[in-house]
Amino acid sequence: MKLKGLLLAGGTGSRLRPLTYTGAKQLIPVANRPILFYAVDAMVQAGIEDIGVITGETGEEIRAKLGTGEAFGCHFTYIPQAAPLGLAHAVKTARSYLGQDPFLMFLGDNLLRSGLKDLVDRFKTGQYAASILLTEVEDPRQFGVAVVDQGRVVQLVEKPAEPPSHWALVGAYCFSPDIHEIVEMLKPSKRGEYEITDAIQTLIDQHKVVDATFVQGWWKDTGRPQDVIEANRLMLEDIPTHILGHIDASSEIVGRVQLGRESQIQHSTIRGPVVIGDNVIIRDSYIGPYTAIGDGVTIEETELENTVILPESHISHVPERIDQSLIGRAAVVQGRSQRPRAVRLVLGDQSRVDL
Ligand SMILES: Cc1cn([C@H]2C[C@H](O)[C@@H](COP(=O)(O)OP(=O)(O)O[C@H]3O[C@H](CO)[C@@H](O)[C@H](O)[C@H]3O)O2)c(=O)[nH]c1=O
Repeated sequence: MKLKGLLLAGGTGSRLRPLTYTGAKQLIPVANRPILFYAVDAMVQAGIEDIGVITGETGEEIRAKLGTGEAFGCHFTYIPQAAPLGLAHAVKTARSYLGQDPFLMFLGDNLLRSGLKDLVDRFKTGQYAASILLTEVEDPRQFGVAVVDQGRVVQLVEKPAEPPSHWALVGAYCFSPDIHEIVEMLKPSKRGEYEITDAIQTLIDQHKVVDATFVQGWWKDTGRPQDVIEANRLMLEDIPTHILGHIDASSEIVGRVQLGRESQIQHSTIRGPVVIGDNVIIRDSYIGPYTAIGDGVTIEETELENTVILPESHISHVPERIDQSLIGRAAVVQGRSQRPRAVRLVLGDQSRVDL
């Protein structure tokens, strides 16, 4: 059995504003690589060769980054969705691309340590109408929630106020073509979206078999800034050391560090795991664990850790240590050594500063 892929890269990304005013949320980097690239890798590793990519307002940017698929070992077909009306609406939009083939749908802002191969292999060996991936979470109210009985899914609810279990739906689903007929008849939910969770519940109501696979290792939905910082931390746990740039004699490198081309470390301490892109300058600074610094960034007389910095930003003379922060593209954060030490800010809408 050969599955097609459906990768969801549309939506609005409202919980990641202001970063997502200028770019797609699925392209925010984790360990200096767009989140969406890890999703494609996971699909390809699970044996998927043809992937339909659902795009929204940021379609052009997504297409420019992903290309034809050749670089990933697959082939992309771009499918624009007129408005982000829900995951089931995305399936409906992809109807003619998917045809009568079974398919793996994956949400482009989800990261999974153990990949998608187990889910796909299990789906291929059984006679299932659908197969979903689940993980136990403390507070399941912001997810789809499943009740499982003897390996079969018996109930599914989207973002319930009173969850019937702790099993949350991870954004990965295998479907037989049975799903299309249901998606056609689906009514919007209370939040006004066509929910894939409701479509799968309809399969259950029709006595079709919905199988569950459980996540091994960590899973992250990167919908909120703190999720991106946490995903970055998890991803950096695995990086090997790789130094291409230049480190001067008065600098100290401890632990696993990656340093890109033409980058320079001067009179600084870098304590890994840390990943630093190309053309970065770090001077008289301390860069602590779980930090990812994008291409073209400059950091001077500043201490930071557990932080994600997007390309082309400039950070200098910040008096306090920057911690647990997410700094957008081409941002400027500048401290002042002379008095008066007033704080001057030019911040985008919905920015957040904790002093
Ligand atoms: C609504 C919609 C979303 N998308 C994309 C944007 C995101 O990359 C991805 C997920 O969209 P979100 O709106 O963030 O979905 P979210 O509220 O997190 O909930 C979904 O994902 C959760 C797991 O992350 C599941 O537990 C929920 O059952 C499922 O509904 O799909 C589209 O491409 N088109 C759409 O119409």
